[in-house]
Amino acid sequence: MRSKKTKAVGIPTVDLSSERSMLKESIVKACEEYGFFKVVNHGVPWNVIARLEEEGAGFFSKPVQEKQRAGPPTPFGYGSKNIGQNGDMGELEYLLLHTDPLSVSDRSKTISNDPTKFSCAVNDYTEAVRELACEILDLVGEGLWVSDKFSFSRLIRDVQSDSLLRLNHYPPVKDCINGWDPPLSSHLHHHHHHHQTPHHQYNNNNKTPPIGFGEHSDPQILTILRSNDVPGLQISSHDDGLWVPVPPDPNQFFVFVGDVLQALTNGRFRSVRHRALANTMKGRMSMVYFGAPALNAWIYPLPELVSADKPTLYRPFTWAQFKKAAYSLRLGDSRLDLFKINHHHDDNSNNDNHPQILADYYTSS
Ligand SMILES: C=C1C[C@]23C[C@@]1(O)CC[C@H]2[C@@]12CC[C@H](O)[C@@](C)(C(=O)O1)[C@H]2[C@@H]3C(=O)O
Ligand SMILES: O=C(O)CCC(=O)C(=O)O
Ligand SMILES: [Fe+2]
Repeated sequence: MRSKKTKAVGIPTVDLSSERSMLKESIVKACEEYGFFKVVNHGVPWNVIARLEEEGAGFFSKPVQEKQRAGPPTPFGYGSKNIGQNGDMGELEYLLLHTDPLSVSDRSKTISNDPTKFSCAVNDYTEAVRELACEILDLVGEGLWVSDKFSFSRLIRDVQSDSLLRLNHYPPVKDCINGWDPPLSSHLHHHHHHHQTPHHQYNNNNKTPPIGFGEHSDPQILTILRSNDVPGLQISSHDDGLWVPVPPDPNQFFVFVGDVLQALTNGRFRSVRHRALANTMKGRMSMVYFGAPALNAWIYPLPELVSADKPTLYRPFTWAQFKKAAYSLRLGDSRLDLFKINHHHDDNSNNDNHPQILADYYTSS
C-alpha cells in the first residue's frame, strides 16, 4: 500500500452559500466520485474552532505523565501510537471522546485543569459541526430524491447518537536526505539532548514518510475534519487507488463518506479510504467529528436507492452490530464486506467476500 504513487488532482469543493439546487447536485456528485469534499462558507464561527484548537494544543503540550492520566484509551481517552485494540500503530497521539455531554464532562476531569472550559469548547464545537453534518445530509437527501429528506440527518441528531470526537496530534518529524530523522525534541526533553529510542529511528532509506494514521475508511455515516495548516492527509482515488494529497486549509472543513452512508445509499456513495502521513516539520493537529447513529438504529438501504437493477447490496444491521465487527477488525480492513449479500449463486464459490476477513471475524467473535 505504501508504494502506491500519488497524483495531483483538484479537491472537490462545495460552497455552502451557493444556490440550493446547484449545491445538492454538487454534493451528490462529490460523494459519488470521491466520497470526499471540502466545504467552504460553512458558517461555523471561528471562535468555536479556535477555542477547541487551543484546548487541544494545550493538552498535547503537557508532559507525557500528565497526558497519560487521561488514558489508556478504552476506547475513549488519551492514546499514543496504538490505534484501536488490534495492533495498529501510527506516529501520533490522540484524544478520543464520545460526544455525549455527560461523557465529555466526566472525561474532562482527567484531561484539563479547567474541565469546564475544556468541556464547553468540546460541546460547542460538536454542536456546530453536527449542525453542519446535518445540513449536508439533508442536501444529500434532497439530491438523491429521497422522499423523507431528513432520513440521514435524523440518525445523527438522535440524542442517543454514538457520534465521536477525535483530536489527533502528529508530532513534528524532521525531513533529511537519507530518510527521516527522529521527531524534533519536544519541550519534554529540554534538559540534555534527547537520545534516540528505537521507535524514533525510522531507519528508512527509501524515503517513505512515517505513517501517522494508516489507510482506512471511517465506519460511521459522515466525518467532518478540520486541521491546522500542516499537510499530511491523503485520500485514495476511487478510480485507481492512487493517493491524492489534500492541501490543509484551517479555515474550511473536509467531509468524508463513511461505511454506514455507503450502506444507506446502497453503494451509490462509497466510503473514502484515507490516511495521514507524519512527514512534517511542524506538528499537525486534526479535530475530527464522526457522525454515527444510535447503537440500536437499524441500517438498511433507503427504498429509493433499491431497484431490480440495483438490488440490496448489504443485509440490514444495527450500528452496534457493525461497530462490533469494525472494532474486531484491523484499521485497514473492509468491514462492509462482512455484510455483503451475495446475489450470484451461479458458480462454485459460496461467497465472494474476502475469505480471510470472514475467517478472522468468525474466530474472534
Ligand atoms: C483499528 C481500529 C481503530 C478504530 C477501531 C478499529 O478496530 C477499526 C476502526 C477504527 C476507527 C477509524 C475511524 C475513527 O478514528 C475510529 C474512532 C472509528 O470509529 O473507527 C477508529 C477506531 C478507534 O480508534 O478506536
Ligand atoms: O488526522 C487526519 O488528518 C486523519 C485522521 C483520521 O482519518 C481519523 O481520525 O479517522
Ligand atoms: Fe479517518
